[in-house]
Amino acid sequence: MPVGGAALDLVGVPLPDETLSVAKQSDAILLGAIGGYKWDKNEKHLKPETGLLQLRAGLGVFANLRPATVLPQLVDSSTLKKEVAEGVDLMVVRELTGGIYFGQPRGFSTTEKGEEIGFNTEVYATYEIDRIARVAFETARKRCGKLCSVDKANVLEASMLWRKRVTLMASDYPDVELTHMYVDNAAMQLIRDPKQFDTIVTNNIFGDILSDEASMLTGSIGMLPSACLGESGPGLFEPIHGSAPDIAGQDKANPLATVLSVAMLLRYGLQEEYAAITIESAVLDTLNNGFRTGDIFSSGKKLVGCKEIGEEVMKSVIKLFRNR
Ligand SMILES: NC(=O)C1=CN([C@@H]2O[C@H](COP(=O)(O)OP(=O)(O)OC[C@H]3O[C@@H](n4cnc5c(N)ncnc54)[C@H](O)[C@@H]3O)[C@@H](O)[C@H]2O)C=CC1
Ligand SMILES: CC(C)CC(=O)C(=O)O
Ligand SMILES: [Mg+2]
Repeated sequence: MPVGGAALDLVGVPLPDETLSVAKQSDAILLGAIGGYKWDKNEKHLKPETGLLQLRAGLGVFANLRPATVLPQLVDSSTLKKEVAEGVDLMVVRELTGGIYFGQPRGFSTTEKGEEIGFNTEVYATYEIDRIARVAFETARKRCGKLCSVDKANVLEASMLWRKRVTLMASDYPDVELTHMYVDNAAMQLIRDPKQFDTIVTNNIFGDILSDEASMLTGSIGMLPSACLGESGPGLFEPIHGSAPDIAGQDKANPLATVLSVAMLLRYGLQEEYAAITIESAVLDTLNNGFRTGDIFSSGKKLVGCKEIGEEVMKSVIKLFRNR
């Protein structure tokens, strides 16, 4: 179903009603990244990005799970020193349908002096914080039991409420060790000592930024999948990267973030754990066999394009299914 630029070109809106309605009736949704130069100057309501935000809101997928795992095969692809990147395995739990990307009021205006202003509002209600905090505590409980809540509670009222509600919920999870960190420090700590983190919970904008940052620990943003989940209804599964317009049409893009999003779709959306593991194993197989797109290339490996690495993953999937 078309969304973003494709939908704008076809029917003039970034999220056609039919796309949302088919998505709602589906068991799970796989989303290709949206956006591109062609639509960058469109008015806000006619931007591809608006279509994506409408889709997330329309599906009520408030919890965005963004795992960042440094695979042993890719330690040398990280821009960080081996001893810093090796063994990193963290999960960013990002609030996805609230905060400054959705808050009212927002818009453009002019001051009394005739100067243009643009404004947005960071706003969170307790129910929005509570539901994402619960997902984060449950996630941390199933992982290493460590949860770091990232906010800017030294400055922002919305963050002060965030910290208060997350702290309150900690009493329901005595087995989870809760810490708090300001986002500026978190951005620094992610590069200084990323292994101190297990599960991070944070708001929409901080999660957007920190997960792109975390992706570079793993070698490339082209490796990171995500799951967007709601209380009920289908989940939306997407790579964390955008449409990479700077390399579009050149067969250079790394498809593994999307392939791994399919694995998350199978695991969280369709409860098909075996199929999810098979896809993840096929990705590891492909990397073990030395295939690399340019973004994760290191010396001694085989440089291939998007299409070829995809075919290698497919071959491994077929082999793994045959041998089961
Ligand atoms: N969820 C989504 O659909 C998202 C869409 N966007 C949209 O994407 C467009 C481009 O935004 P950017 O800020 O440039 O972010 P981007 O994530 O598309 O690209 C950032 C950089 O990472 C590289 N990159 C991204 N994915 C890659 C992959 N799979 N393999 C290899 N390299 C990859 C790109 O070539 C670029 O240099 C914009 O229109 C933006 O609004 C941005 C982020 C998320
Ligand atoms: C394109 C934006 C709507 C969002 C974004 O950058 C993201 O979700 O990673
Ligand atoms: Mg982003």
